[in-house]
Amino acid sequence: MQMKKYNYIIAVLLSCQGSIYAQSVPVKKQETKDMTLEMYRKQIDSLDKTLIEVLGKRERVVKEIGIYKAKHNIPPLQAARFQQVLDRGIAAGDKEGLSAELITEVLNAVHKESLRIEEELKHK
Ligand SMILES: O=C(O)C(=O)C[C@]1(C(=O)O)C=C[C@@H](O)C=C1
Repeated sequence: MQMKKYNYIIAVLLSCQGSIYAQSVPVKKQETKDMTLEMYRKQIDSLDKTLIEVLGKRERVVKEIGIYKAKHNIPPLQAARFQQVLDRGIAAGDKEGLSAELITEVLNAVHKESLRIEEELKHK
């Protein structure tokens, strides 16, 4: 009889532990997951900031080129030079594991903006 009573108490204790465990584990897992995601997103935010700062620096150089070209009657579009920019970009991207398609799309977008800026400066 005494043994049965202890068995019952042990069984109750184990089931309580089980339920605490069952409740706390998913919450902990979720918290860890959120913290990991948060950490990765902080890295992304910081890298995006760097990316935008670099784009800003590039654009400021393009403006200087645009002023120089306007002054010396040099056309904004320099196809051979842009091809060189593309080729170098694709090679550098390849070393970073980036596809030629991505680099081409990004640099074409950047180049389009360069031409818009330089054309605007030409007609000022
Ligand atoms: O190298 C130049 O002449 C630039 O004006 C820069 C730039 C560029 O954005 O990379 C822009 C326009 C030209 O077609 C080629 C290159």
